[in-house]
Amino acid sequence: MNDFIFRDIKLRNNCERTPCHVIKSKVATVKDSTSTPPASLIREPHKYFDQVVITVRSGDGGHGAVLTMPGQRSPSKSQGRDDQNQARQRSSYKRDSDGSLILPMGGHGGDVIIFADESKDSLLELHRKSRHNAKRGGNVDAMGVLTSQLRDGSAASTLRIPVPVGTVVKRKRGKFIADLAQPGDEILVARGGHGGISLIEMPAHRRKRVINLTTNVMRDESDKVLVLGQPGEEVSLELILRVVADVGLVGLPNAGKSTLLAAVTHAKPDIADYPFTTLMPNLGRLDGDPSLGAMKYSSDATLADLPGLIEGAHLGKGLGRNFLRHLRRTRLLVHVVDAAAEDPLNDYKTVKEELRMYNPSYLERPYIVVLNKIDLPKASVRWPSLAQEISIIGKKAGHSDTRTKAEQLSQALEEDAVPSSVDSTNVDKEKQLEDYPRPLAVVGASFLKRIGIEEMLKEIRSALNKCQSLNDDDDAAAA
Ligand SMILES: Nc1nc2c(ncn2[C@@H]2O[C@H](COP(=O)(O)OP(=O)(O)OP(=O)(O)O)[C@@H](O)[C@H]2O)c(=O)[nH]1
Ligand SMILES: [Mg+2]
Repeated sequence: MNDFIFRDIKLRNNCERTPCHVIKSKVATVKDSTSTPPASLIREPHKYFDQVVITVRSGDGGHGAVLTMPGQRSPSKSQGRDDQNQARQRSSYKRDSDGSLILPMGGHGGDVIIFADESKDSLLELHRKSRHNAKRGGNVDAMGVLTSQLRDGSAASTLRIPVPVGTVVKRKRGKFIADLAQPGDEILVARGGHGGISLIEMPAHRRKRVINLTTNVMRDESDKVLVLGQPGEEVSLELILRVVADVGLVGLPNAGKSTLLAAVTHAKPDIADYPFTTLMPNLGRLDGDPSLGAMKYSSDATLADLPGLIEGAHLGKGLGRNFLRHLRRTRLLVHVVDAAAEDPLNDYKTVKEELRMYNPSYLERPYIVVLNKIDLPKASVRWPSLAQEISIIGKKAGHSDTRTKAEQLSQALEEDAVPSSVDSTNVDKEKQLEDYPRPLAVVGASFLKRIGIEEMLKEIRSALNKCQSLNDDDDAAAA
């Protein structure tokens, strides 16, 4: 049996970890799976695009090796060229300033990082491939060379998984890990295993201390010493997408939300005269107002066109209410009402009530109402009085209330509270719509005929600027 010493041998941890935000590693892209996606995924992508459970595994650390001391005969007594090679290799072990040998360690296993990628707009791809394994680190061979050094470097490359901006990462049925709300945000979700140490086998006459075999130094069945790398970690994660947008468009199906988005941005959403044309949120970028000059050009904003909401959505009718989570990050809501419909006032109240049932704080968020389709005779006659009626429903918006709720909302997001729990337990349940703020403005428009669009944009921008100055006040107070 061989004995080993590690006095005088300094093990260089060749893979000390840097904090996750400064990890600079070779990018290993996630390969597209060629497997056929489940039929339900193809039929009903809107049920899957914003939520997925994946399993990731970081790479195992590579194994160290049992090496012979420079100048010693190899225990295998190998002859000829092999012998010469080994002697050359052994004599090349580096020494530290105090003369200790620096031995190679097994390579680190690859880490797994999830990052927010602007080019991704849904989590559907991850349903097709739900398991992601990073590579293992290289082993140290009998000559003290890391097997992967020739090709990839000592540590295995980091596996980077792209997700849409706005993805919340949680442990499966567990705690919140990260909110990847900005492009480029990233989180290390599984750390690769450390490489195994290497040992020097000493000749019998120089044995000084027999080491205890530690967890990663073991013997196999044939009594051979193994210096194992640490295993990687395996974690199951739940990814939840919450669209990042400044303005959320809400309304009944067919009200004209997608037509609005197409009229004011470059987005090309599906538009049709049947309900639930929109199944997943569409995003569009609203340019800033050039008339305000360069300094104010920052009033550009992202608009999210959501699927239509119907009465009973909170009970699962229509598309249900799950997509309402995509309003969470918006600063402003735009209620789109079909002014030519049978009972537009009731339609408006229905949508507000469904929002309240989902999350009462949505009703405290600043909002404007757009009465659409005023090109149609029925609407053109009634919209001014309708606007008057809607504009006085509720109390005048108070910023302090809004902020309190906004804080609650961000707290809920941090803790990843499910909004329905706010809904069902909150005393607000008894509140009537009248207890919530009035709209900041009510305008008439026809998105199809491009009537009233400028006025609507003026109101949207002015509302956004108000939200912005509110945030600035907050920042100043905090500083
Ligand atoms: N006359 C008239 N028709 C309009 C106007 N705006 C939209 N429409 C029509 O109303 C229908 C529904 O428009 P969409 O934009 O798809 O409505 P939506 O609110 O996105 O509907 P969902 O996606 O089902 O929720 C389409 O046939 C549009 O052409 C308008 O200003 N005037
Ligand atoms: Mg639509």
